[in-house]
Amino acid sequence: MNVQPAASLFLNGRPVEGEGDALPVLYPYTGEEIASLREATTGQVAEACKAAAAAQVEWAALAPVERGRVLLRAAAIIRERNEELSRLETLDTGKPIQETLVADWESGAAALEYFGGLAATVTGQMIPLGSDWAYTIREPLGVCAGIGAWNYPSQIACWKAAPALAMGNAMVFKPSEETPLGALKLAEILIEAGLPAGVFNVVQGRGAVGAALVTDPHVAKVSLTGSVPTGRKVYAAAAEGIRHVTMELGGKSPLIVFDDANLDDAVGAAMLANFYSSGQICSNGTRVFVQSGIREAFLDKLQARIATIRIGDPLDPDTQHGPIVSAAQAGKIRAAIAAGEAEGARLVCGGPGEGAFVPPTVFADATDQMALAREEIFGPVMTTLAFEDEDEVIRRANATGYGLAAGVFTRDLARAHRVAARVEAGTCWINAYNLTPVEMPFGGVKMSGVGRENSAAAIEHYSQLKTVYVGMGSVDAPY
Ligand SMILES: NC(=O)C1=CN([C@@H]2O[C@H](COP(=O)(O)OP(=O)(O)OC[C@H]3O[C@@H](n4cnc5c(N)ncnc54)[C@H](O)[C@@H]3O)[C@@H](O)[C@H]2O)C=CC1
Repeated sequence: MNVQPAASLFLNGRPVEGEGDALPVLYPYTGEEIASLREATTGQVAEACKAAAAAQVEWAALAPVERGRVLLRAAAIIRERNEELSRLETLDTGKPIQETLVADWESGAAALEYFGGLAATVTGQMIPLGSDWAYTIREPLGVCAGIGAWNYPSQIACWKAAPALAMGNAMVFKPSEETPLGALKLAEILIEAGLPAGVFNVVQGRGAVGAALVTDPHVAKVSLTGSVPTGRKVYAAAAEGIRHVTMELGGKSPLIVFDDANLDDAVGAAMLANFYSSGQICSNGTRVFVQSGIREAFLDKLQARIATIRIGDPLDPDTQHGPIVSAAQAGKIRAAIAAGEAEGARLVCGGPGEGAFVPPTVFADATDQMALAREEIFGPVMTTLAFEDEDEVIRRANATGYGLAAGVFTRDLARAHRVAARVEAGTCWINAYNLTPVEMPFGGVKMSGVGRENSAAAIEHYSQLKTVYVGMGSVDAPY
């Protein structure tokens, strides 16, 4: 299998070879090298930012409806090529093709459609001030840097590019070094859709390339999807230049199942919240609090359904659970599983697995103090915890530095809304989990991040307000 792109980078409207270190791309299922890329040098990062700054001026001068049209055309191209793009996404990430066909580029296309349509609706305010008045203009920020994680590489690129470009910004995007291929496709598609050269650029590389991008003098805003430790570094580096930031970071989200819940739905949601994409999802509900009355029934149903999960070749359309993105990541997940067993939690099913695979794994009889219940594992590992009542579970659910998401399953509507109001999370699902339609804001509180992606809220994070005061009378100076 060979999916070598025309070149490693995309600078100023065309593929350009990287001149930095080698960046091999491995297919997680086989470990085979499917493409061999090179990192960008610091000079190439600077070149990308310079090209973006130059292109941004003309792009911002277009009528918003014209910018929107380019994004809408790109969305249509993605939809036409969804099969081919999804196959590439599967090769890049190892995720099952039955997932990438519906969840990755599809979600990216939805973002391009949403922000393409929204572009022309963004207006300012008129503020009456007696005889004088003021008005506001929403202006682009300039050059935005996007830095992605490896779990949803193409979706992340689209979620960042769509609102940025809709508002008249240019972007330099650095995908994760684990999954560099999708962003290059997005760059090609945007050009085909009519985007002027230089408005969307792709650089490749590891953390040092990301660091060079964040501190480039042309960059006005940084949007990162990544872990909390990286977020801390990137936020600090961005602060040096008083740059705007969006931080989409990790989590250890609670999923609370009360004993009046529809048990089948709650079990299904807990599985989606822990095993989809082999558990490599930031908002996963990895602490599943189950009220004590239904604890055994919940675990029995869960085990029965996990036994039917089809694990294997990600390109086989029947496969439901694929490999972990890299051997290093699989090693970290195995270490977390071993630590859970050593801490005394009961392994209900799954375990370390072998090679690239970690099977769906469930722990029971865990306590809040165990690392299992405190640290983000970013793999298919569910920790179930028993609870007795609502106040107790809210207190325990909130006893974490993270605050990305939460879920509650109950048939009692008043309780559902009470819990949603009290959990410290950017998103709370009631009788659902992990659904992130583009119409809805998404992002974290506490250590899980700042800013919001998707929805009209994202517009504020890719623009700034200018206020214009209009004096209508003579100037009354006391001198
Ligand atoms: N909140 C959200 O929307 C999401 C959050 N995540 C989080 O991402 C993490 C997993 O992704 P990883 O790729 O392992 O994260 P990571 O933090 O290791 O890397 C993220 C990106 O930052 C870059 N980077 C690393 N050091 C940098 C530096 N000093 N300056 C600039 N860029 C730097 C990396 O090259 C990569 O592109 C998890 O913690 C997960 O929860 C993942 C998906 C969605």
